[in-house]
Amino acid sequence: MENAIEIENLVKTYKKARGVSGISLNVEKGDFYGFIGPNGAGKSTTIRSMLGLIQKNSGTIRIFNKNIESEKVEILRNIGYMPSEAMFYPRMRVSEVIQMAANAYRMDCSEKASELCERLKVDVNKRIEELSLGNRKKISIVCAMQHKPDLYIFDEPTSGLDPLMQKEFFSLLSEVNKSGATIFLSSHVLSEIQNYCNHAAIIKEGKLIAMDSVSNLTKTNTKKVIVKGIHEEPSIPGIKMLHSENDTVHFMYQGSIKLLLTTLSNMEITDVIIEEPSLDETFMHYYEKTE
Ligand SMILES: Nc1ncnc2c1ncn2[C@@H]1O[C@H](COP(=O)(O)OP(=O)(O)OP(=O)(O)O)[C@@H](O)[C@H]1O
Repeated sequence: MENAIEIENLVKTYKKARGVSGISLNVEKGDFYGFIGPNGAGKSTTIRSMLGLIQKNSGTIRIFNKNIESEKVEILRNIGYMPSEAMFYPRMRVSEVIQMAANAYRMDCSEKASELCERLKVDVNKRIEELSLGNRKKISIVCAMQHKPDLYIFDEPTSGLDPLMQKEFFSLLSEVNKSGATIFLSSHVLSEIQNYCNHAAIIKEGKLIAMDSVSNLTKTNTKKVIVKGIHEEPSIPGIKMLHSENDTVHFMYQGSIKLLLTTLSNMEITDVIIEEPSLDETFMHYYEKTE
């Protein structure tokens, strides 16, 4: 399978701050790829480097087998990018902003733009300054999608969108993905990654800490255990205490279930619940693992 994105050993430092240090990842054509990480991890830095919007220190970035430095214009023509902040000239009307974005591609995008505005309920006659954050985000979506590119790069697209619009947005993405487009999406919303992405990379403090299919990433062999009737966790390896209240102890457990049950059966317990961790708890495991 050919790759849409190839990043090799990307390093970007800002004057005083670490940006990213040694990111390498490939995204196959047609994939729906998630990019997750805590605040300041380096998601936007990676994305801006991919688009040539900031100057990297070292490393190579190829999009559809073209080099971002030498073939930037051709690459950008085939990308729909939605930045994390939706900023436009405040006095312009929505229709003018959308037309200006289409002009940059030297394309007549009017048909697709109208369809997107209808589905996202965008009022094209309003001025930017009259719009809420969510409504400005919707204009960013239209600008990123109206020229029907082969690669869509979205940096935290859903913050500020109401649940109905989030659903419509992901329907739009699923449709273009089904017809062959590649999607690269950074997000803090783990359920979005689980529901829509095939693969994902997790970034922390400028470095990738995991990269796999989403189904593998969410399979951690860790159980969440709640035990009643005791005040302290059983003393066996693989336990990470969460909290205890009154006579109930909550902990995460990674190890032999038989050993856990044998140990608990020798304690004065009154009840036990063993469940799959939530999505947040599963990903927290990655964020904490490297500490
Ligand atoms: N223009 C800049 N000047 C100086 N430091 C910067 C700049 N942009 C980003 N950084 C630093 O680079 C690191 C990575 O930031 P980046 O914005 O890429 O993270 P992020 O994962 O997108 O975060 P968030 O989820 O909060 O948007 C942070 O330590 C940040 O402070």
